[in-house]
Amino acid sequence: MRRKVVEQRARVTNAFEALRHQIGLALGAARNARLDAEDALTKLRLEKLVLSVGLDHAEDDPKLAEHRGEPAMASVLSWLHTVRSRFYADWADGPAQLRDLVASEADGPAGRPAGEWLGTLGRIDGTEPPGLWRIGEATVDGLSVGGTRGTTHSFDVAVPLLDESHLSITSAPKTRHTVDALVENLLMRVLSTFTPGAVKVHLWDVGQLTAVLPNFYALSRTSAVTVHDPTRLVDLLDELAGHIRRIHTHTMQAGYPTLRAMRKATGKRVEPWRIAVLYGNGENLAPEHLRDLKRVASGALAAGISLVLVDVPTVLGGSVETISLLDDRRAITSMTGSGVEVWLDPPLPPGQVAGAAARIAEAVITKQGGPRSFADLLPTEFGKECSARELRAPVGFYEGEPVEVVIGDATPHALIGGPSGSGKTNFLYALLGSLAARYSPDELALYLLDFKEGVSFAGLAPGKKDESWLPHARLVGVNVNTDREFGLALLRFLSDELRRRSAAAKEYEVTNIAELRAADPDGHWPRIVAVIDEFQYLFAGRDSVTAMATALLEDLARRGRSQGIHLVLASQDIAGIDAFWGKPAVFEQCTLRIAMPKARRVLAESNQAAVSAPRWHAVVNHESGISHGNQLVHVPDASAKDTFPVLQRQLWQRYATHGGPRLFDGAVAPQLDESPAFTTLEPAKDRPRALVGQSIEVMDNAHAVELASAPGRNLAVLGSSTAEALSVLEAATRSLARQYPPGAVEFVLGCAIDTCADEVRALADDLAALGHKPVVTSASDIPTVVADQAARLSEPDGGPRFVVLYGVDAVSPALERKEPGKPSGLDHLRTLLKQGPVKGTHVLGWWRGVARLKDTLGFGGTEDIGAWVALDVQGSELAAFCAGQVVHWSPRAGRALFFDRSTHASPEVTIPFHRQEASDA
Ligand SMILES: Nc1ncnc2c1ncn2[C@@H]1O[C@H](COP(=O)(O)OP(=O)(O)OP(=O)(O)O)[C@@H](O)[C@H]1O
Repeated sequence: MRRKVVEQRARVTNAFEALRHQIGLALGAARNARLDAEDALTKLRLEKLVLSVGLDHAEDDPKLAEHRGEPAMASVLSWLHTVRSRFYADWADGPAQLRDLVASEADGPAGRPAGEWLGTLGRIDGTEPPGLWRIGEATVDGLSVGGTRGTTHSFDVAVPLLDESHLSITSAPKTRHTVDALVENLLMRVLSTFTPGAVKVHLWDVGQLTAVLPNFYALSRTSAVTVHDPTRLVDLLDELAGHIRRIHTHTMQAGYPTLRAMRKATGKRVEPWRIAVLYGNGENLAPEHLRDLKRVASGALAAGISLVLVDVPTVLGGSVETISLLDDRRAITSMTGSGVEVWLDPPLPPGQVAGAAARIAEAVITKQGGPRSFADLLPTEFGKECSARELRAPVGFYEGEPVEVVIGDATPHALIGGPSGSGKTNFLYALLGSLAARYSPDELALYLLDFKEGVSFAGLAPGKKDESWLPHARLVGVNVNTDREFGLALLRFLSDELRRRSAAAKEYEVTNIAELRAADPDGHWPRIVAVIDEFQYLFAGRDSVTAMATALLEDLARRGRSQGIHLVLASQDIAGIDAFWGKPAVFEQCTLRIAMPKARRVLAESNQAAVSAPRWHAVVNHESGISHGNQLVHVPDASAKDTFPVLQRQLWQRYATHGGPRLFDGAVAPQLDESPAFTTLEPAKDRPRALVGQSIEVMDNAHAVELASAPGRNLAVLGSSTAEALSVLEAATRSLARQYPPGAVEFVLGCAIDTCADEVRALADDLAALGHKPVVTSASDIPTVVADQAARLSEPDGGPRFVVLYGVDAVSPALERKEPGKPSGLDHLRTLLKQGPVKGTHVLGWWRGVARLKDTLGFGGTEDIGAWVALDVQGSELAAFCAGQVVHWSPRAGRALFFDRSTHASPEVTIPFHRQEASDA
């Protein structure tokens, strides 16, 4: 038992011993670990201290005095030396490598000393831009690059810019001139690298209006440098954003992610590089500007746009390099890191910069070429283009390059504006000539209307002096300033054509003109361009013409695009734009804007390009007038003598088989004998047509009254204007006579006005010449003739008879005379009017006033006048003869109002035919 106890104690004691041993080991390890950690901490603290003063100063810096001699210090210094030499082992030839890099990436003016290039013109155009642009030089001690202390190594410092990076410069106090010199230096290197015009610089300075980089003054007169209004940063940002959008769309469509990629692949530069320099004042931009700026910065590089920001505090998207000035010579840059000071290049000699700027400016202007002529707009071969997709033609030149106008899907309609004399008509001629020379009349049809007083398009139709015409022109309307109805007629015509094309497209199950042409290759589907000069006349009254014109124009503007019907609306700026009040649809659809110099409100409100456009230039803008779409163009003189007519003759000879255009000249009265409506009249049995005047239509047509055997088929001419009344009755009678063989019709001509006797007799002679036997009666016989005609109504042989009465009201007293128990002459006339037409006897009568006609007809007799022509009569008087509707009509010379209740909803303006007067002969 006792032995057992002893054994147990020994076992416990042993276990305790073993435990004590283990604990001792653990404590020893912990102590060692702690000592190591303390050692490491000491070294780290020392390392930090050494790094704070710099390894090179560790030997003598007072901050390290108390640690010198410590073993840990020796080991830290030794470790740091090892690290540095290992790091700089690769950098031993760093400066030399940098020098080589800058030399290869910043070749020529991009990196070479100014003396070698300042004042010479750049030669790079479509190829790659230099990758780096020199700004100065840095020097480092030999030791820092693993070499010998005290020796110096210097290398060029350059920054990327075009296509690569934005630049953000931060000034130090009193260093504005250094910043200017830095920016001027950079810009001058860029401008001297490329061919003049390949780079466009935009300058904006929050604090200065004009004197931003004054040495560039000469360039600011060209498109190479634009100085922006300090209060309108938003305009500049808008313009840049617009360029980015446009370029992005263009490059993406062509299948490239960036402009640079496209340039590389095609070997062609289609856009200039753009550099926008923004000078701030160190204060934050307004939040909306900042937001726009960031948006621009993120898309700019892909569009060849680089930003140089000076004291504009912001963090930009896209790649950005920074330069921070330390004083007026030194800076640090993100290219080299904060440990290296850069000695910026000294300012370029101001006189030489100004001289170089002047040279470049001169070259830019020379590149614009001497004044280019109209002939330069024409292709070498005529009629080679196809209009299925769009119409495209140059209208002038800018800096030597042709500037095109495109009429197509994105820009279906155009608005042209400018003050009087600014060259609108000339522009139209340049455009029409350039288009007509490229597209054959099968590809392009022109409808040309000028509301101006004058005959600007008259030369495009055959004339007395020149028999040629522009074969593309289908309609030429001149002197239509008082005939707004003609504008309406054109819009109606186009609207009908739109419907016709839509129907055809539907039939072929296609949606637009390009597809329709593909589906129907034998069809005639030219693109139609309708030019309306001074179009605001269409909207000149508060009447039905304005209302209808607005509705039609809106419809055409909206739907014309897909069917190849395009509007070109020209006007004096303000008047034209004001005309759009309440019709924004038309205005908005005119995405092609052309602003002549000093034109206001044609472009977007903030777009001031037209204000500064020089004489004989135009701002062509395919982006609804937003600044980034501006293309300044010098328009050649297309209105000079022997310019357009020469082209017209060539085209006329070439396309001789295409007929001439319809010419509508509002100042010339139409001739009945030349009217197709008259010359093509054929014998008509029961529905003879009495022509009364020319209708205002796109087709050469006449208004006619059908004198069928039906109640009310009489014609009244109303008003005191003798010449026109004679014209209407003569046209009606002669046209009727043409529709009957000799002897098959009777004409009774009753003249109640002595002064018209000769004309009535002359008409009778005309009828006789056709083989008819007209009866002419004088005023005194009219009551008898009327009674006689009324009596004959009961005869069975009521053959066609026309009773033409001149000045019925002049014989009213005689007609009203009544013998007791017998009907008066007036009663007979009323019978004739009421019952005659059904029996084939029609009255064509002239009353010199509406009230006088009413007197003749008596109560309820208005039904017997089925058609009338009103001359110098106010519209308000005519309601009774127009189913009670309000008639808008103010008499005007050479025009009449025609209404036929059997065919018209409302009266229409008609043009009485010109009568051959004795004095004309
Ligand atoms: N690009 C040009 N080069 C040379 N001369 C021009 C040019 N453009 C117009 N002109 C001349 O200027 C004059 C006025 O031009 P145009 O008739 O085209 O102006 P407009 O704007 O149509 O004027 P308005 O509205 O008064 O008719 C014409 O005599 C024309 O010859």
